[in-house]
Amino acid sequence: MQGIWITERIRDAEQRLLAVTPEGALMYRAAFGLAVHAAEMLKEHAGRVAGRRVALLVGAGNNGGDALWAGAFLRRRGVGVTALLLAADRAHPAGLAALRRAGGRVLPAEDGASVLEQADLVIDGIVGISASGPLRPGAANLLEHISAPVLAVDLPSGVDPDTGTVDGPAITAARTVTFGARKPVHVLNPARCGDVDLVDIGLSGELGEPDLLRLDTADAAGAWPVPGPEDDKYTQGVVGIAAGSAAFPGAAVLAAGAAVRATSGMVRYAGPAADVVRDHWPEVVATGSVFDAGRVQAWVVGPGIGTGREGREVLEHALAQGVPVCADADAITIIANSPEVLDAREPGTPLLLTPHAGEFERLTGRPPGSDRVSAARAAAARFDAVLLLKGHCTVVADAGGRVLVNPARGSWPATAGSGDVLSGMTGALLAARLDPWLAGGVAAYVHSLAAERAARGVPVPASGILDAIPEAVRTIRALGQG
Ligand SMILES: NC(=O)C1=CN([C@@H]2O[C@H](COP(=O)(O)OP(=O)(O)OC[C@H]3O[C@@H](n4cnc5c(N)ncnc54)[C@H](OP(=O)(O)O)[C@@H]3O)[C@@H](O)[C@H]2O)[C@@H](O)CC1
Ligand SMILES: Nc1ncnc2c1ncn2[C@@H]1O[C@H](COP(=O)(O)OP(=O)(O)O)[C@@H](O)[C@H]1O
Ligand SMILES: [K+]
Repeated sequence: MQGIWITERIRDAEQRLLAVTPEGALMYRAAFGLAVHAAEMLKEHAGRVAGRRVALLVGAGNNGGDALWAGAFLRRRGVGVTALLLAADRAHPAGLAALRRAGGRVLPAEDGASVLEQADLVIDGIVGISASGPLRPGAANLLEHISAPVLAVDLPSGVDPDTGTVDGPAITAARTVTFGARKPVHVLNPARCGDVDLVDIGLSGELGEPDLLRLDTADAAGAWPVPGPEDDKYTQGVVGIAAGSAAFPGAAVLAAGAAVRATSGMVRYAGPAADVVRDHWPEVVATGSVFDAGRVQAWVVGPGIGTGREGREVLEHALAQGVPVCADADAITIIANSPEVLDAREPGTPLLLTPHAGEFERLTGRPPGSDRVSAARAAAARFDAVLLLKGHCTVVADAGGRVLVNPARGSWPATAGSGDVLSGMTGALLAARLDPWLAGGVAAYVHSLAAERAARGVPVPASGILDAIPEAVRTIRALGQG
C-alpha cells in the first residue's frame, strides 16, 4: 500500500530530520531529484536537454528554493534557465545565489510574459506545503502566458495540499515531483498533478503511520479471493443482491451481473426483477423476495428498490441477518429518511454505506464539502460503518478512522448504473469475508480499472464496465503475481 501523509505531519517529520541533517542537505537532495525529472521532461517534450529553455516560477519560500537549485543543476547541463521572482526580496537566498553562479537569468515575475511564452518547460516553485487558498494575483496573471508543460515542485500551486480543492486560479501540471512523502493532493486531485514522482530525501524514518492509504495492484491482487482445492460454491461465500423493481429491472441486472463477474461461488438475487435477472444471468439463483432467499454471507441492498415501505422492510431484513450489508442508493435514502431502520442491525454486523455526494448530503445533512476525507471519516464514525464516498477519487473510511483512497483512471465511470456495478462487486468481496474497508477499496480499484479497460478513450456504459471486470481481475492477478 502507498502511504499518504497530511502536510502537518510532513512538516513535523521534516523538522525532526532537519535537526540531524547538515544545513541545506534536504533541499539539495530534493532539487537534484527535481532537476533529473526536469531533464527527462525536456527530452520527452523538446527532444533534448542542452540548449532548451526553462522558466522557473519562484515564490517566497523553500518551494521556490527547490526550483532555484534545480535551475542551477540544469544550467550545468547546458539549459537556458530564467527565474521569475514573485517576491524578489524573499526569494531563497542560497538558491538564488546558486542559480546566478551557474549563469541563470533572474527577472521580476511581472516582466516574465515572453520568457514563459518561449519556454520549453515551466517549473512551478510558487508555493508548496505552506500554501493556502488559490494563486494570488501576481502568480495568477502569469498563467495565461504558459503553453509549455509544467513540472510542479512538490504540488501544483493554487491547489490545496490537504484536500486537493481548487477555489480559483491554479497550476495544472503535466508532472509533479514530490519529496519525502506523498501528500493528499496527489491522490485527491490527480488531474492537477499529472504523473507524480516521489524523490527520497530520507524522511521515511520520521514519518510514522500514514494518514491515508492507497491500494496498488499487488494489494488488490493479494486481496482478491481465489478458490482453493477444498472450496465449493458455498464455502467461497454466497452474495445476495436485493435490487431493482419490476418497472426498473436495470439496477438489478447490473448489480447481480457485477456480483456474478466478481464471484466464483454463487450469487442469489431476491426481488421483483427475478425473471429479468434470470434471463440475463442464468447462473443466479433468483427468488421474488428476500424473505425466502436462502442463506447468504453478505447482502447488497438498495439499487433501484425504491424508498417506500417495501424497500425499508427489505433493508431491515438484511440488516437483521448477522452478515455484512452493503447499503447503496435507495437504501441510503431510506436510512437518511428513517435512521431508526438501523435499529434492526444485528450488533456487530458490518455495514458498508456507498453514497455519492448527493446521497451523502441526504444521509448526514451536509454535502461532503472540500475536505472529503474528513467528511467520510466523520460519517463512518457516526454510523459505525464503513463509508465509501464515490466520486473521481473514491474515499473509503472506517469507524476507526482508517482511510483508503482510490483516484479514478479517468472520468468515464461517471455514467448511469456504474454505481450499481460497484455495489455488486463490493457485495461479492464482502461475501468472500474481506475486511469491509478493504472490500470497498478493492472494489473501487477494480471498478476504475475495468472502466478504463472498457472505455479506452470513448464513452462506456455501465454494462461495458461490468463486462470488463474479468479482464480487470485478470490484469491485477497477472501484475500482482509478476
Ligand atoms: N522543510 C524541508 O526540509 C524541505 C522543504 N522542501 C520544500 O519546501 C516547501 C515548503 O516550503 P515553505 O514552508 O518555506 O513554504 P512554501 O510552500 O514554499 O510557501 C512559501 C510562501 O508562499 C506564500 N503563499 C501561500 N499561499 C500562497 C498562494 N496561494 N499563492 C501564492 N503564494 C502563497 C506564503 O507566503 P506569505 O506571502 O503568506 O508570507 C508562503 O509562506 C515544500 O513544499 C518543499 O517544496 C524541500 O526543499 C525538501 C526539504
Ligand atoms: N468524475 C468521475 N470520475 C471517475 N469516476 C467517477 C466520477 N464520478 C463518479 N464516478 C464513479 O462512478 C460511479 C458512479 O456511481 P453512482 O453515482 O452511484 O451512479 P449510479 O447511481 O448511476 O449507479 C462510482 O463508482 C463513482 O466513484
Ligand atoms: K509548487
